[in-house]
Amino acid sequence: MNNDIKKILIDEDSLQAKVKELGAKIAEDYKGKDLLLICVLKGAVVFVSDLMKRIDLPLEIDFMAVSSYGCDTKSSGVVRILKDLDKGIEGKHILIVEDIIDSGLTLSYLIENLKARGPESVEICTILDKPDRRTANINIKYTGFQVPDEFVVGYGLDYAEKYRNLPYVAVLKEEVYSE
Ligand SMILES: O=P(O)(O)OC[C@H]1O[C@H](OP(=O)(O)OP(=O)(O)O)[C@H](O)[C@@H]1O
Ligand SMILES: Nc1nc2[nH]cnc2c(=O)[nH]1
Repeated sequence: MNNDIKKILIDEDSLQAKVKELGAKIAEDYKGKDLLLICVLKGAVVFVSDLMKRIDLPLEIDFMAVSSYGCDTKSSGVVRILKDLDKGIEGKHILIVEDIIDSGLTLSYLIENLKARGPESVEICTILDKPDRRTANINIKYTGFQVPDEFVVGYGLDYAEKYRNLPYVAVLKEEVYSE
């Protein structure tokens, strides 16, 4: 185990089993539909690359990168698009893939933005859900695990851009934050 880790919340086997289960459910629900996975960079990269292999359907994938205006985002929900989709999404069934939903502000902005582009449907799939801190009302179609109100890293999630490559979801030791 990485030396900076205090405890593992979700181990690798549990993550992989859940991804397999979610992939099978998505394949069932979207059979015969034109499915486009939209991965929100950077955190969702690890999840989406595992998930897409478990969805036994023809599908496409695209990426968006978003960021806040200054330090206000967490309260205002104002989001800036740093990288937009490569193509239009008219008529497509969109599944937004996220690593974690916390306040829900990032997603509530993204959903409205994407709906305005004329897709057939827009739904959400997240591997982690932190419901205690939700301020925006979000309807999540597929959830992997609920996590407590603690800062988590691993399986794509970072602290200061590190720990994204850990194969499990974990909490860091307190001293790591003061280094
Ligand atoms: O529900 P919210 O409170 O809006 O928070 C969730 C967002 O925060 C994280 O992204 P982050 O801004 O850390 O970027 P990253 O994915 O590049 O690490 C996560 O990937 C979500 O996109
Ligand atoms: N790395 C990380 N990013 C987040 N963004 C929102 N909540 C979290 C969290 O618990 N960990």
